[in-house]
Amino acid sequence: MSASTRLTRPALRAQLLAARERFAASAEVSAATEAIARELRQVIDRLEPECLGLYWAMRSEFNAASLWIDDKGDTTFPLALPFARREARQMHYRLWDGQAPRLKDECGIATSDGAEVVPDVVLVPCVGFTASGYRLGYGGGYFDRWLAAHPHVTAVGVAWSVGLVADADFTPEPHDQPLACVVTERGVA
Ligand SMILES: Nc1nc2c(c(=O)[nH]1)N(C=O)[C@@H](CNc1ccc(C(=O)N[C@@H](CCC(=O)O)C(=O)O)cc1)CN2
Ligand SMILES: Nc1ncnc2c1ncn2[C@@H]1O[C@H](COP(=O)(O)OP(=O)(O)OP(=O)(O)O)[C@@H](O)[C@H]1O
Repeated sequence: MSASTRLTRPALRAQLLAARERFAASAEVSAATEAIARELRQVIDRLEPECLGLYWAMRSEFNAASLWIDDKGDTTFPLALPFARREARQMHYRLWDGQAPRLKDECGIATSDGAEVVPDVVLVPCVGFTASGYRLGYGGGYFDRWLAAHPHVTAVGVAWSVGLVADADFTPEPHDQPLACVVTERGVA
């Protein structure tokens, strides 16, 4: 796509969300779920987090927290889930014991009632991503704000490969926080 036909962020977001819904409803998603889980485990093993920030899926995201739910004690580091506040458009992480969440945050996403923590590695769900690690989310700016306030945290994007956007089709803005890498069912980009 040439610069003159580049989509606005809302239009690109809508297009990517539609493609993701189609992918999640396709026969491919089951093998892709196994593959992304395998890739993510490898990346996390290599990063050796002291505390890992996950997320509970909304819409057709891969559910990163499902990898650790009812973890049978192999995980040596604490886990945490985001708690998003709607009005302030801010989020923080809360320790999570790996049990099925009973609480929802102000955005209606399953979360934890544990103590507030700052993970050193976080998994960041993407609606879209570029090869250079820029991310498009739902447009709330929650992760950008949290990452700007915690610049030493390693941010690992998580997306289905249908979320890949050519660098030429995405103009990063000053507030966009680049990810260390993006994990998809096709590997690590
Ligand atoms: N799983 C997950 N958790 C996350 C994010 C994310 O992208 N994925 N966020 C990344 O920023 C923050 C929350 N961002 C949100 C952005 C938009 C809406 C939203 O549009 N909500 C709709 C209802 C959604 C639905 O139920 O399908 C609404 O309020 O009308 C919700 C949360 C923090 N937690
Ligand atoms: N560090 C920040 N401080 C203040 N506002 C910010 C910051 N980062 C992002 N924003 C604001 O948040 C809004 C949404 O940004 P953007 O479109 O990049 O969201 P997104 O990354 O898609 O959303 P999300 O992280 O919630 O999935 C923008 O209007 C932007 O100005």
